[in-house]
Amino acid sequence: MPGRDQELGSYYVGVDVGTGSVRAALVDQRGILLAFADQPINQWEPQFNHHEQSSEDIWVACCIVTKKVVQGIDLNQIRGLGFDATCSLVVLDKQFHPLPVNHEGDSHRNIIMWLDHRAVNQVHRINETKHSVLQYVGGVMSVEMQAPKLLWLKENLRETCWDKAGHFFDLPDFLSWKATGVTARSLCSLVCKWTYSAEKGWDDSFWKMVGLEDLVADNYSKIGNQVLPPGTSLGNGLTPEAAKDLGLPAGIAVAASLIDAHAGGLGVIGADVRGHGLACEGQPVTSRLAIICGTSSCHMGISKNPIFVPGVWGPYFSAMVPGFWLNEGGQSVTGKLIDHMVQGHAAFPELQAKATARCQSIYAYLNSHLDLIKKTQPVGFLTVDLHVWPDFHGNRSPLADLTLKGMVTGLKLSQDLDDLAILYLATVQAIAFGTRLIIEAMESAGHSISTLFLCGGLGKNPLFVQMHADITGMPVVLSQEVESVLVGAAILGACASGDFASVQEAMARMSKVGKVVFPRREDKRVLPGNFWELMKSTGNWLFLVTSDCLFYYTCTFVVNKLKTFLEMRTVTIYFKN
Ligand SMILES: Nc1ncnc2c1ncn2[C@@H]1O[C@H](COP(=O)(O)OP(=O)(O)O)[C@@H](O)[C@H]1O
Ligand SMILES: O=C(CO)[C@H](O)[C@H](O)COP(=O)(O)O
Repeated sequence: MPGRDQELGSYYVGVDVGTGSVRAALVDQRGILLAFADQPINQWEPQFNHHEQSSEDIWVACCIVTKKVVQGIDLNQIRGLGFDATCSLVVLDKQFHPLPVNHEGDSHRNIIMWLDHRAVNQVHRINETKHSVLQYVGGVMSVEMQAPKLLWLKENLRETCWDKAGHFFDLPDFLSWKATGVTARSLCSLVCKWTYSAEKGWDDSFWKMVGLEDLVADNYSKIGNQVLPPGTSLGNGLTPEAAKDLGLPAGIAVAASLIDAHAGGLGVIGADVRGHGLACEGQPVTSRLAIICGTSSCHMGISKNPIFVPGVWGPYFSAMVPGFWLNEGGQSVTGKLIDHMVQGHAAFPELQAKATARCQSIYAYLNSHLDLIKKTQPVGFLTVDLHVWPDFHGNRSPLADLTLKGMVTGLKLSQDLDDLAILYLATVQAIAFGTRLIIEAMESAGHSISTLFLCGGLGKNPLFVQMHADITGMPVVLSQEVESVLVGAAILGACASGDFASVQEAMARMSKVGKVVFPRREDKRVLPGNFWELMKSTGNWLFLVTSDCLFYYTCTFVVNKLKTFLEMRTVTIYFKN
C-alpha cells in the first residue's frame, strides 16, 4: 500500500455519494487520503425534469468502492465510517423495500433526485402559505427540498407509493440506516431539507397547512422522530450484514451523516491557514466561505448568530459546524452546465479526438487552447462579445427562482473549436459571476467574507478556480487533498469513533491548505462574460423582449429591480448604446 503510514495506526473510511458517482477513501488522522476509489451511478430521466436513482444501486456502489479502499490493510486499524450524499429523497415501504417514485411502477427507481423539478406546482402552493418555517430556507422553499416532493408523491402516486410508504429518508440518512439499522436522522438533512428546527423540532402547523398532516399523525415516524447531530455514533455501529457487504469489521463506529456539500464544508473550512498571506488568518472562521463545486455549486458560510439572507438557504443552526448557523447559497447546475455546453457543441467530437491524442482531459485541452488563442491579452478578454446567463435549471440563489432559464448572446455562424473554447470560457465566467452575486447578497445581509475555500470536481479545473478568484476578487484556497468532501466524510467517522473530542477539533487536525490562487489584478479592467457587469460598466440601456411585452431599464434600475426583471420570461436580449 503506497504511502500508508503504519505509525499513526488509526484509519477512517469516508463514503461520498455525489450526483454522478460514489467515491470512498481511506483517511488517516492527519486527513491524508491513503486510498481512493470511485464508481459511476445510474440516473434515469423518464420525463423532462424527472430525475431518479436507485438506492439498491447506490448501496452496491458504496460496497464496491469501500472494499477497494481497504484492500490489503489490517482491518483492525479502521476506527470509524462516515457517509455523505446528495439530498435526494429515498422511499421505502414498511418492510424497508424500495417503492416506485414513477408512473411506470418501477420500484428499482425509488429515489427522487435533488435536481428533480416535478414538484413545481406543489412548491408554489407551499410558498403561498408564507408559513414561518420558510424564513429559515431563505424566504422561499426550493423545489429541490423534500416537502414539495412528498406532496407530489401523495397527489400523484397515492396507491402505488404514498399509502404503502413506511420510510422517507434523505439519501445520507438512508446510508447510515443501511449500515447500522438505526433509523435516526441527521440534524443536517432534517434542518436543511425538511424544515426541522434544531431548537424547536417539527412544526405541526406547517405540515398540516401544506396538506401533509398524515406525517404528523404518526408522530413523524416516517420522516424521522429521532434526530442526532452529524458525527454522533449510531447504535451498535456497523451491523454484521453491512460489514459483510462493505468488507469492513462489524461493530466499528458509524456516524450520523451529512449532505455532500456540508461534508465538503467540514473538509475545508477549518484548515490552519498560517503562513499563506490570507486575510482570514487570525480572523474568526466566519470570514471563510466554503464552495463545493460538482454537478452543482454550494456556498457554505457560517455565523455565530442567525443571518437571514433573502434567496439564500438557512439560517440553519448546527447543520454543518456544531454551534454555528449556516447559510447555504447555491447554483443548481455548474459542472453539469459546463458539460452540457461543451458536449452539445458541434466541435465536441473534434475536441474529444484532439484531447485523446494528447492524453489530456477535454478541460485540460480547452484550457491550453484558450491560452493559445488569447495571444497576449488576458484570457478574460476573449468573451467581450459573448455572454452566458447560467440559470439553465433555474436559479437557486440569490434569486430563488426555479423558472429561470439560460441565455447565450453573441453567437456567430462559425462553430469551430475556437468558438467552443470561448463558449466554455463564458460559461465558466458566468458561473463565477453567479458566485459573486451570492457573496454580495450574503455580505449585504451581514456576512463578512474574505477567503474562499473551494473543492469538488470543478476544483480540479484551474480555469474555473482562477475565474472565481478574479471575478470575486478573493483568494481561493484549495485543499491539500483534492477529494476534500471525502475528508469531511472521514471526519464524521473519526468523530463517531471517539478519537476526537469535537467536530471542530477533527476539522482543525484533518483539513489542510494545499494551494492558494490569488485574484489577477490585470483582469479587473474588463469583466466580460456577464450581463450584469456589462450593464454596470457601460451604463447601456438594456432592452428585453418578453413573451408578452417590451421593457427597458437602465443598468442601475435593473440591478435594483433584479427580482422583478427576472420574473419575466425572457426571449431575446439586445444591448443598445
Ligand atoms: N479533471 C477535471 N477537470 C475539469 N473538470 C472536472 C474534472 N473532473 C471533474 N470535473 C467537473 O466536475 C463535475 C463533477 O464533479 P463531482 O464533484 O464529481 O460531481 P458530483 O459530486 O455532483 O457527482 C463534472 O461535471 C465536471 O465538469
Ligand atoms: O443541495 C445540495 C446540498 O445542499 C447539493 O447541491 C446537492 O446535494 C447536489 O450536490 P452535488 O452537486 O455535489 O452532486
